Amino acid sequence: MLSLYGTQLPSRLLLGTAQYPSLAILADAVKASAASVATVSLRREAAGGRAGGQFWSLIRSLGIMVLPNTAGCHSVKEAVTTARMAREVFGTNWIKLEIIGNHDTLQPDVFGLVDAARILCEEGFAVFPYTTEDLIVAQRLIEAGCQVLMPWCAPIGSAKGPRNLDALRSLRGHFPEIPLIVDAGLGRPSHAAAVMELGFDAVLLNTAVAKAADPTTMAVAFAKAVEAGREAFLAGLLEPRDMAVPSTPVIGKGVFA
Ligand SMILES: CC(=O)[C@@H](O)[C@H](O)COP(=O)(O)O
Repeated sequence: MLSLYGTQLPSRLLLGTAQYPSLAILADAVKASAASVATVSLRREAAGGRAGGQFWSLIRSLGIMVLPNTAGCHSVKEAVTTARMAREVFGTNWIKLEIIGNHDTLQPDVFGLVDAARILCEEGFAVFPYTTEDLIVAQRLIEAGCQVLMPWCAPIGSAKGPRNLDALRSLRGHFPEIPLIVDAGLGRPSHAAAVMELGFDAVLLNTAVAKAADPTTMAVAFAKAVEAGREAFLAGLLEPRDMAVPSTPVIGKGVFA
């Protein structure tokens, strides 16, 4: 079971809820994949009118954990304000903290991220920080009170997959007790399996499912890949070796003469 801030979750797949062709397809994808958590944007809900209300009613009907996010925020003040509003609107102290530092790469502003995390943790929020693979930033986020880290593996929506597996492996090695969730940049189920094989605890993705030709089937494929990667990690992967090693015994060479 995945444990996040004391909540036990059966699935290690977390899904974003943006960009789907329709609310019905979003619902199908979440149900079929049995994802444990769905991230939601306050801006979407606060869009007001029927659309916002329909979206929120649908999410509630799915009966999964809701993780509001501060998507689109570019400053500490904006993110903290959004988080406080999200707690009121969605009735949860969980918050996915995103502070975008660069328009082109959508890279997190890790300096503002640490400051905002400290403020929100002090206010009792369970903070899920969208960060990079930087070790020092990870340490500062933990010192600020974060009990989960969510490093990107590539830019949001790029579908490039893990660009720096060594850095992710290093995060895993330095913080063995902290739940690590890869968030952003996953493009295919094999990417999810690869990071789960490193020992990551879960993945969060949106674009690769929402923009697939068949989002529901893609969501199921990701769920299977996440499970396969986790099982492989637990089974103890054979590490690559430089030299050939015979897979069948060669003792007592066959006599063919
Ligand atoms: C940080 C952020 O917003 C991500 O959670 C994003 O929603 C998912 O990234 P992908 O769309 O690349 O999966």
